[in-house]
Amino acid sequence: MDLGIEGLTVTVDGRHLVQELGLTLASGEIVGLVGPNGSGKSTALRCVYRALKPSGGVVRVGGDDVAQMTLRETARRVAALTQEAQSDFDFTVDEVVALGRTPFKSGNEPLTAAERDLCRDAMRHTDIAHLADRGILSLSGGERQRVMIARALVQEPQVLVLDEPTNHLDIRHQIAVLGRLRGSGPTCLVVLHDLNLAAATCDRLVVLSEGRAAAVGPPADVLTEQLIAEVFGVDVTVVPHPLTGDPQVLFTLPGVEAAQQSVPDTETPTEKSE
Ligand SMILES: Nc1ncnc2c1ncn2[C@@H]1O[C@H](COP(=O)(O)OP(=O)(O)OP(=O)(O)O)[C@@H](O)[C@H]1O
Repeated sequence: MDLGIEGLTVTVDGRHLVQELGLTLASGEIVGLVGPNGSGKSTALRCVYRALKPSGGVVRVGGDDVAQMTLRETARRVAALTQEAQSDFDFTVDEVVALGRTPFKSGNEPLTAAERDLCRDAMRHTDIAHLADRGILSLSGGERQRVMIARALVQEPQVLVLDEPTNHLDIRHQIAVLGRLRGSGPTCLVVLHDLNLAAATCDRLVVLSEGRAAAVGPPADVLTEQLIAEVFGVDVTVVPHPLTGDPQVLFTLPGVEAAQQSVPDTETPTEKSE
């Protein structure tokens, strides 16, 4: 299902947090939102999953304006992994994942056998099956993040919006979660801070700068040394990934000089000792 963002503007106290953002995601496309802290990424995403009403513009899911839909109708199409979705109640992991089915249930209607299978599959894919009976509040940050991802997956969304899904995840789980996004089917709009992960995952990237799209396009077109210097204010080296060709952003810490090329020592240990 396609996702359309037209002229999205969020203004708070006269300050434009997002300004005239326009973007169309084709069905199944994965688009990454990247940009410096405070550039408006989460604010734009919040308008898509309706935690925030924009000051201007329209968000369309499958051609329908979300502002004209009930929240339940939206939740049947759009699932969100948000920064703020943390529970105050110590539900079990099983219960939290099952909450993903809420938009499809009425009252206390129990899960069907197919829905229980769906939950089990999502828990297996996110490597949390062994945590099923644990209270959510007792989990580590990465474990809890994976529970929230499983909950979004069992919603079987046609559009998935994810705000920093790799937050707290170790490299194995980062790769597993983003790899699953690539093979899973829903249209995805995902905020990522790690530009290399964004390049590996996304069909296109949108670079936000002060609420505006500074660049939009395939990662190899967008992630240039010049653009990263302009938008993020850092000097980096961009090289193609040796296997995939995706752009990889390399950096050095301030004050660290490039390594001197070492002069090969032609003497053998035997020669040295003689
Ligand atoms: N309700 C609000 N009232 C005033 N300012 C806000 C509000 N919500 C967000 N902002 C400001 O809007 C700007 C954009 O915030 P947003 O969270 O969208 O940035 P972001 O690009 O997601 O940043 P980060 O990379 O740090 O997560 C920030 O300067 C933030 O302080």
